[in-house]
Amino acid sequence: RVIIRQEPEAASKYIAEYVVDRIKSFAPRPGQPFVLGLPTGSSPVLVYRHLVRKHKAGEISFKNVVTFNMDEYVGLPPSHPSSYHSFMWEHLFSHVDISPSNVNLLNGMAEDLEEECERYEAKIREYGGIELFLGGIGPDGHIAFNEPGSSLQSRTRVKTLAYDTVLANKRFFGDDVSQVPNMALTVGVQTVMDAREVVIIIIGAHKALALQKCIEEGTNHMWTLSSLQLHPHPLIVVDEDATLELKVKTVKYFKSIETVAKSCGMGQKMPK
Ligand SMILES: N[C@@H]1[C@@H](O)[C@H](O)[C@@H](COP(=O)(O)O)O[C@@H]1O
Repeated sequence: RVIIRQEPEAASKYIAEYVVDRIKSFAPRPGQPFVLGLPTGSSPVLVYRHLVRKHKAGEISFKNVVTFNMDEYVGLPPSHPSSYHSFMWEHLFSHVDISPSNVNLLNGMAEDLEEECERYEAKIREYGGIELFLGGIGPDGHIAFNEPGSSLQSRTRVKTLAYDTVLANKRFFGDDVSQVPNMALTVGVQTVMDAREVVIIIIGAHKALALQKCIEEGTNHMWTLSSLQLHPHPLIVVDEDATLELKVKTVKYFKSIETVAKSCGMGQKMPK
């Protein structure tokens, strides 16, 4: 499914409502938490803002939610302002009632990085897998840090960043390319694909080619998000700008799914 909204704000609100709805209907409790995969980047910032707002309005509790973040830079201490640890606490965790012991992030400072990746995968398995993986994409179609050419069966591992990604992320490092780490720890494509549901946010014209490659063309390791074509429950939520490279026919089709579902009174439970 692809949900199209005119503005990033409405797309983000849709996702926040969707996530809240999923957590509530799961009815998590101690011993049976809702396991949520989370991304960083500018795209999910508004989603987090909505989630925080909903938490403050008493609509959602994160007490029985366990989170696993997608990735982290190698060599940045958690306290570094550009680390994904800092990002997550700044935008979400500090503002909701999540228990710090339920927050999982890869440690890019681990002495043995491979062991750290294995530990992460094992911990996800211990929780019985991820219920819903929320993600964004890079302009080159990467999911987490699974750069073009990544195995579609990859698992959590050390990854060298593509030059495009280093350039795209220099804005978080004072626009200084030399400050961007060139390696990261990332969940694999298969780690994301193992989640029972995957929800992706794509915002902006600079992501339009990636969206087109990922949904209108074949499954291809050069556009790793295209692996979602093989997932049973994928949902991609985009703004109009991100649809610029899609065929009119594709856009109309996905819009019609939502219209038909509404007219049948199915709300979010739309036909696949
Ligand atoms: N590893 C992250 C990805 O998980 C994220 O999807 C991407 C897009 O970020 P933005 O939303 O800022 O474009 O940035 C990084 O590369």
